[in-house]
Amino acid sequence: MTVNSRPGHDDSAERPGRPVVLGQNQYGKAENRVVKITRDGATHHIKDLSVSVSLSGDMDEVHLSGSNANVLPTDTTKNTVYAFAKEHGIASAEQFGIHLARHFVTSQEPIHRARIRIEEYAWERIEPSGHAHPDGAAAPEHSFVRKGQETRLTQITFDGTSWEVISGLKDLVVLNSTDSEFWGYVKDKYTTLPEAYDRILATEVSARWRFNWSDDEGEMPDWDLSYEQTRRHLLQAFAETYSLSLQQTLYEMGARIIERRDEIDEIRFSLPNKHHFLVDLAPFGLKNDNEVYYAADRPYGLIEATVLREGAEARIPADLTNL
Ligand SMILES: O=c1[nH]c(=O)c2[nH]c(=O)[nH]c2[nH]1
Repeated sequence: MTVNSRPGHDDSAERPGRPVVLGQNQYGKAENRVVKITRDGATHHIKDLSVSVSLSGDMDEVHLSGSNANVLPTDTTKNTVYAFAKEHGIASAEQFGIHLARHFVTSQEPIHRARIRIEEYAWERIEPSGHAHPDGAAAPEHSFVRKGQETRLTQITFDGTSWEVISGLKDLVVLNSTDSEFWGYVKDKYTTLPEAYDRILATEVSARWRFNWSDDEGEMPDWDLSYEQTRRHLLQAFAETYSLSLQQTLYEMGARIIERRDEIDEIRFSLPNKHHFLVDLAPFGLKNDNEVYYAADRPYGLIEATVLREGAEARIPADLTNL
């Protein structure tokens, strides 16, 4: 009688000595997205990892009879990743992986081998504009842009008379580790979201901006300089806006570009809200003082809007994927 068998479903007696053997096997939790913020006064440090745990050892029985007696749940391996981020910190991906692998193999007798794979996403600080702190105070260092180039985009349309140039970018990932709140919103009987007074704000910017140059008699913008400056204003507005919602941050990014770049009349953003949820470490006797986050990939809030120069016509399509 196997452990999981039910009356009437045990046909093992009819198949003694099955000509079948279990081959290599391993199990664990893949792609645990852990973000650790270390706060050194106003200067924050970020570690952003995707950690995959794979364990193997005496695991024949769970496959052959369904006995879980040797199985440390994959859910526990996930919790261990988050708890270790708090307890031991993340000095480097290698150090963190070594800690985890040693823990699983030395704490669980049936586990003989642990393979920890880690991808690390690198972040750079957003350079302050210098205008944000006229009193000379140091700019707070809690704003980051993910390393790795965004994709620059452009679309040119000419009907024989006039030109339309819409440029933009996608896949520009930014994060503020503080200066973001979200509260005071509508609550109905389905609302469970707790109000947030200090949260991470992160998004992957997709933006398109329309140039007001439409006539080749007129002086052409310096396209490369315009791109560089527009990107810079976008990043600095993200970094320097104390945000009460991603919608407000979006508007400030657009407004800064319309105000500072005369060649642009319209800009549209599509901003996925890349949610970072504080991990509940209380079950492990640990306090999570806004340090360890679970970076969720989906579902995500999606905030989209156009910001225009007063009097300009809105011509960028609502759905940027059509562009
Ligand atoms: O900045 C935000 N805007 C929202 O509209 C929203 N909705 C939500 O659940 N979280 C957030 N965050």
